[in-house]
Amino acid sequence: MKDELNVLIQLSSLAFHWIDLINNSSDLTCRLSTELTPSNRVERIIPWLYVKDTLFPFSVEHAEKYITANWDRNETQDAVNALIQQAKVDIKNNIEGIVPISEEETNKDKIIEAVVKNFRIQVKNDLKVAPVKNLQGLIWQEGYKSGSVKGHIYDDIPRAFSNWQNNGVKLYIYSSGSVHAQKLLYGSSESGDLLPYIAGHFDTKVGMKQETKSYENILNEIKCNGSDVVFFTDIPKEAYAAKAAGIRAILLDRPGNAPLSQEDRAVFKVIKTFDEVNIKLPE
Ligand SMILES: CSCCC(=O)C(=O)COP(=O)(O)O
Repeated sequence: MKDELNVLIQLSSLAFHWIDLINNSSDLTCRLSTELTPSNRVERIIPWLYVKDTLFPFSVEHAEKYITANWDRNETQDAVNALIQQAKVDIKNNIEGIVPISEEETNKDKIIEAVVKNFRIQVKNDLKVAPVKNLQGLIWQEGYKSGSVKGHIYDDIPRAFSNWQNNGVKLYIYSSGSVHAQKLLYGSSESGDLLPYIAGHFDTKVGMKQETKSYENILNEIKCNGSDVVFFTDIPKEAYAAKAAGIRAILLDRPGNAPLSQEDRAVFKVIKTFDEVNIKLPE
C-alpha cells in the first residue's frame, strides 16, 4: 500500500496536500472507548465528534453572551450583518424556523435575539456557510482562551505533520470551519502549536467543499497542478469533487465516520490513519 501511494505521489512534480480538518485532525467529545475493559478504560476523545458534539453546542450556548459583550467591535458588527444577509438566503431555501431580520431594525436586543435564534437553527442544520462559521470562530476563541475547549487531534496527526515537513511536503488545511477557527484549533492543539507545519489555510471563501470549482480555486492559489496534490477527507462527496479537479483523493475511515460504500472503496484508496501513507517529493 505504502509503495503504491509513494509511486503515485512520485509521479507528480510536487507533493502538496491538505487535510480535511474535521475528520482527520480535530477530535470529539468525551466518549469512552468501548473496546477497553473497565479496569484499563481511558477517556478517548474522537476529534470529529468533539467538533460536532462539543464545539458546535459551545458556540450556540455562548452566542448571545458573546454578541452582547462584544457588540461595539467591528468584527462582531460584520458577523451580525453577514448573519442578517444569511437569514434572507435561508428563508429563500425554506429553512424552517429562520426569522427575517430587517436591515432597518435599530433595537440592539431585538437584533441579537433574532440573530441568536437563527444561529441556533443554522448550527443545528450544520449549515457550512461563512457567516455561521465566522461567528463560531469568534466564540470559540473565548473558549480556547479560558480553556473550556481544546484542539483535539488524532494521535497520528503530529507524527504525520512532522514526517511530511521533513520530506519537504507542503501541507494545507481546507475546512468549512473559518481560517480563524482552524488556526485556533491547530495553534492550541493538545500536542502543542502545530501551525508551523501548515503552509496555508482555506475555508469556504474558496467555495463549498463538495464543489469542484473550490478545488480549482485552491490549485490556482497555491499555483499547483492537480497532479501535484493529494487530498485527504472522510467525506466521499468531497473526494469526488477534488478528483474532478484532477486531484488525487484518499479517504480516511476513522472511528465514528459514516460507513463508506463499496463503490467509494473501489474508486478511492482508503486508510485508517496517516501512519499508512508516506508522502514525499519525487526523487
Ligand atoms: C475549525 S474546527 C470546526 C470545523 C467546522 O466548523 C466544520 O464544520 C467542519 O467542517 P469540515 O469541512 O472541516 O469537515
